[in-house]
Amino acid sequence: MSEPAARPGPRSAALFERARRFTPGGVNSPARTFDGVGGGAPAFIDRASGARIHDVDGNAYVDYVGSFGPMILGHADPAVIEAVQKQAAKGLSFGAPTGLEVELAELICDMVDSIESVRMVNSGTEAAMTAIRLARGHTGRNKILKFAGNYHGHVDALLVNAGSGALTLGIPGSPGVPQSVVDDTLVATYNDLDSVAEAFAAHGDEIAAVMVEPVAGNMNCVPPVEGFLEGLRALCDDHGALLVFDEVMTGFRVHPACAQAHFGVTPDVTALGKIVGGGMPVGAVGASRRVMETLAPTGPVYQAGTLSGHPLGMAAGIATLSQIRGGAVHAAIEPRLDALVSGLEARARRHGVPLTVQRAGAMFGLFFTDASRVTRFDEVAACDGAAFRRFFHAMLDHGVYLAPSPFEAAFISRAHDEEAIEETLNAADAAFAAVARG
Ligand SMILES: Cc1ncc(COP(=O)(O)O)c(C=O)c1O
Ligand SMILES: NCC(=O)CCC(=O)O
Repeated sequence: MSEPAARPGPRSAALFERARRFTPGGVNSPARTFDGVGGGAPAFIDRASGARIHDVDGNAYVDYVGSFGPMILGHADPAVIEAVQKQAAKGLSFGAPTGLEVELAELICDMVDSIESVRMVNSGTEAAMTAIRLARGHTGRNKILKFAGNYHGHVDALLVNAGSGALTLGIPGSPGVPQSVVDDTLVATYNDLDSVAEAFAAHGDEIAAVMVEPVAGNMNCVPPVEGFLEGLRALCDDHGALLVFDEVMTGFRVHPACAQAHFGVTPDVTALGKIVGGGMPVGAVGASRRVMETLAPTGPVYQAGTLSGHPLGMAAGIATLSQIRGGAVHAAIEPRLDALVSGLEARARRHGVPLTVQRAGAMFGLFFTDASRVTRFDEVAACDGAAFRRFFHAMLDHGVYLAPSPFEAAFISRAHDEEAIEETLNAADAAFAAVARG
């Protein structure tokens, strides 16, 4: 067999040249750019199957991006593809209700304890946007408290100290968002209850909601410290604010019943995305029936969407969640992630590279640091960015695809079998050696 082309390769490079001419930065979402890892052409993808994605130059990669989270079953899962193909043959969109929307709503309400009623939208951003409008409309208050390094999509009011691409590219607040729109946004420190208590002490009766990623996944992977989510719940209860979990990333990934089940803390409102659409553009907002009926047409808070509840998205979501529901997907993933994490730690040690791995359910993150635990944003920011960049490129060269940023969580799927893990660890051995060489 011939050696693979240099990665990404000449076809990706040519597509990138064309893309840059017609699209800002050549990408349709900044999280895909390689600007945070030294620039250059990203791999342009041709197809994906199971644990692997294949680029246009014929390179295969074991994939830990998983479309930034949705692909927990692995790419091109046969049941999901079949459901979408069958539905596509019936017509794409109707602007009138379908049984598929009912079926997915019933599945979500059945799987997630805090959700009795759900509204489908088209992305995680829309879910977050709807969640805060709902919270404001329901409480009659305006202020939203969020956390530095958390990301809730590109919602104007939440695009302050945001994680993900904004963090990777050093954009703390976005031009185009008027100051007046963020005057009601309060920013606290993730995993620091005192910072939240201070905000409540100053603005207690003005805060409509606390918006939090229950596991912070847009500043690498930072699980909540003991008592943090419980403390948020108590502060919200004491002050009449709603607790909103942004489970766009963690929903159905950290646990089959979402992070709220894993940590045993019940939010008032949940934003969903990614896995709920099985790889199609779907988001959802869920809560108690009483809170949800604040939305039009039962209530006065307006929210709408031409393509909301899209039949293809609903079909993919149903085919995905119905496989997750019994717990078998997570049960299959756990020992694989155990093997991956212990294998990575052992190889980093062998090469003398300081590494800490953090995980929650089927997501994880690598921190190039001496610290044994990373819980705060400033500790994430203090990790060795140069080491990450070297590691990222060496992994890519050895056929493993990671997100091109030290601030993105990594995602494993049911399709990551022993062979994929072995391949990843072999690549990591070479990559840690490259990091150690400096
Ligand atoms: C926690 C979280 N919330 C919201 C979003 C926004 O979702 P989307 O990109 O689908 O708009 C994302 C990811 O993008 C996310 O990780
Ligand atoms: N953690 C990053 C994301 O979840 C979103 C990716 C994107 O904005 O393209």
